[in-house]
Amino acid sequence: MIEFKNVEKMFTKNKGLKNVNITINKENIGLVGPNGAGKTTFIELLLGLHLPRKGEVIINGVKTTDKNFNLKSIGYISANLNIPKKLSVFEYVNYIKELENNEKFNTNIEMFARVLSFDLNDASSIGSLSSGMVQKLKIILGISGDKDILIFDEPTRGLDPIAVELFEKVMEKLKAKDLTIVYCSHILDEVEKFCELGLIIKDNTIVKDVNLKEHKANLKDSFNSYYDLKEIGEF
Ligand SMILES: Nc1ncnc2c1ncn2[C@@H]1O[C@H](COP(=O)(O)OP(=O)(O)OP(=O)(O)O)[C@@H](O)[C@H]1O
Repeated sequence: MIEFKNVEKMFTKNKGLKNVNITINKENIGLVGPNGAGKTTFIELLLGLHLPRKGEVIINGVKTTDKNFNLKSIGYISANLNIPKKLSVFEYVNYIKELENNEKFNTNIEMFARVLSFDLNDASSIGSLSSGMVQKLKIILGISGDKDILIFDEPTRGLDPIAVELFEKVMEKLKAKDLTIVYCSHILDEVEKFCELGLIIKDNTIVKDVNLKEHKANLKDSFNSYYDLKEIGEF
């Protein structure tokens, strides 16, 4: 369970996140919003990578400021290359396997690697992989094992169309499980497909939640209504 209680983390007067109150429990929540709105900040707060200046973030009953807070129950597919570029795929995969120390994780990564045509024994350095291959690696490692919270930050960025289709099939299966999923993407179709609730973040806070169970088209309409559209002039 993810709880944000009156959370504020502003980097400057106008940048960051504030006034966030939400509880997410065994639901699939989509995070959408314009560039710079505060979506990644939301994710980094729930991972404890940022600590709130005000309020508290509580994950499965433990505050992110607590010394007992750990990320074991959370699978995270980040939007950025936050993995060591110099390690080979093989070295990195084995490093993560040791950290996870979990048989289910080991069998899951083999299976997802087969599905996504990814070689876990590749001796190439991670820095030499294409961005799509890095993305596949992050997905395989992020969703495997016994996580009860999964965080996706623009997971399909750089994936080829077949990999996107396969990823969508995996998401459908994850959706059927008893998990808490936070899915952040600029691709509203994905959010509509995978999530029950869409949160629109704008100007550093959640401005609207949109029920996606029945009225899927709501998300695009709501998103547009919060966007300050400008005419393209002559050029
Ligand atoms: N460590 C930081 N120091 C200073 N400002 C930051 C920091 N991290 C984020 N910001 C600022 O906070 C605001 C929110 O950033 P965030 O990355 O959460 O946006 P986002 O909604 O994920 O955007 P995008 O869709 O472009 O990825 C931005 O204006 C960003 O420049």
